[in-house]
Amino acid sequence: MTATHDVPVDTRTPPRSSPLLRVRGLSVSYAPPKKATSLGTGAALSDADLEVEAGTIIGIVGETGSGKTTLARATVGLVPPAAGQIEFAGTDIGRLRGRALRRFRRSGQVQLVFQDPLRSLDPDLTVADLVREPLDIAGALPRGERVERVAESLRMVGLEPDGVLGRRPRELSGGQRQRVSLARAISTRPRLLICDEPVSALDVSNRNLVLNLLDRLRSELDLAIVVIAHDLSSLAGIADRVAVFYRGRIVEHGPIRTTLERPAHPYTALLAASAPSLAQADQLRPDQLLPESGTRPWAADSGCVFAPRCRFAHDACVDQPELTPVPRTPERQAACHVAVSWRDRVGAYDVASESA
Ligand SMILES: Nc1ncnc2c1ncn2[C@@H]1O[C@H](COP(=O)(O)OP(=O)(O)OP(=O)(O)O)[C@@H](O)[C@H]1O
Repeated sequence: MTATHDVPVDTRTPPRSSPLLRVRGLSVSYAPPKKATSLGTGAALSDADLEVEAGTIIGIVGETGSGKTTLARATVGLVPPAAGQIEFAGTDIGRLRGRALRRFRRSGQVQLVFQDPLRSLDPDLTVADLVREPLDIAGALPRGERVERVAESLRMVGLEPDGVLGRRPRELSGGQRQRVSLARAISTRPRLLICDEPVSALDVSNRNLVLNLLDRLRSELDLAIVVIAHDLSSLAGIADRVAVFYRGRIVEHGPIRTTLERPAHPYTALLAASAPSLAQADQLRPDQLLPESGTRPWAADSGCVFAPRCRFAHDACVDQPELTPVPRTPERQAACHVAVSWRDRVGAYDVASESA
């Protein structure tokens, strides 16, 4: 059982070299251990490692149900870890309980932005109230200064305060609503912002506007930002690094440019091949990465989480691979027994199918 720690959060700035957020071996389970979920293990997230530094953006990508939101919820203390650590500014927040956990959540040092502001913003509150509320909860500033902080936060997200302060969420456009959500999130001047699908409900122009805004805010406020997305293309322009989730596990992690150009894990390659706008070193097609139609190369119901959908699964995949450095690129990691080397077999398959 996890120990109860009623300790204050360390608000001192960690040395620049150490990450602001360090997640180690994090597992989260919603179901009781004996009641297996679709993952087969009862875990929504298994053994996740992640680090985020101030002033950087990390993208989290993966299909629905892969554990992205669970990571976000655990990081703000909304769900307790079953195992592992979530260290924020040197404090293991996964072990905070009671008053200490409430104090951490109210401090506004870590803020969440959700996909759908119509659902996440109280419809009865005005923009002025919505953006001021986190400041009231945190008791972060003398009351007299909160009005000015609200106006400053709205300007930072490109909204003129006089035009929106008295409006309610339904009286704003979708793009304006998402910017109000961001203004609300940055009003406490957080150190870490977690954005869960922040642009998926927006049209293309608002999508770019919000992504550019996140890019600007990380420099202006020295924010660490985690952006959760379904698709790689919305991350490609702004994230420094990317972590690819598949069925509750991080299967690949590394700098975004090299990871997307030349994925080491077949699942990342499949995601990249399904996003034609991304530049890829070898322009693979999805059909070169999926099992040949009519075949089911992986019959076992255990082993590597991706094996049932992997064209390259073989005997070694009965064991779930660990996330380990990719050969010749140690800043990248992949959890795959045939990391990178599967590429040699893409050509072999193509030749085989051409000559058939
Ligand atoms: N409150 C909950 N109770 C029980 N199971 C849950 C709960 N929330 C999520 N899960 C399960 O945990 C797993 C991971 O869910 P999670 O929401 O983290 O995925 P996700 O990658 O964020 O998906 P999406 O992209 O659809 O938001 C899924 O199998 C999901 O059904």
